[in-house]
Amino acid sequence: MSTGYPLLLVVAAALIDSEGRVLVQQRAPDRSMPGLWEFPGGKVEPGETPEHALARELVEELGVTVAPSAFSPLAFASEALGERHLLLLLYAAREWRGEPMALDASAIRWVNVEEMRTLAMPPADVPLVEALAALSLVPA
Ligand SMILES: Nc1nc2c([nH]c(=O)n2[C@H]2C[C@H](O)[C@@H](COP(=O)(O)OP(=O)(O)OP(=O)(O)O)O2)c(=O)[nH]1
Repeated sequence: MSTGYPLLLVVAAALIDSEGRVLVQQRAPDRSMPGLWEFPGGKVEPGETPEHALARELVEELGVTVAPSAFSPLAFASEALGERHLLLLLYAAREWRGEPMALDASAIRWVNVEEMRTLAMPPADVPLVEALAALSLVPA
């Protein structure tokens, strides 16, 4: 069945630190879904692989460098987003160069799963948080 809506391919990263916490960032007031907490990432541009797009987004948004080969697929979300259909691919990364900074977002935070469950996040992210919890990659 066709919805008639174009597919929006978005990649996002769960950066996991040595204590098992995950980095989340708060969407700026001038963006769609302002104030919500999300995984850093963004849209895949034409001609990019998902992994290269994600590496580019992490430089732009956090100032950190991750080798595209260092991303491990974790989970995905597929759902309506306004007049588009969002396909959101979530990857994990445990190694990066640089100290993450909020270059694009209002704020960044390192959180465990319990804290993540208390944050307001986009609807597509809610099952992704549970996928993270189920994989026991981060402490509950
Ligand atoms: N980066 C990121 N985007 C997410 C997440 N969950 C979710 O629904 N999205 C959506 C928000 C955006 O519509 C889209 C990502 O696009 P983008 O990062 O280029 O953001 P944007 O603000 O420029 O997008 P938009 O205003 O056009 O919606 O995916 C998430 O965890 N991380």
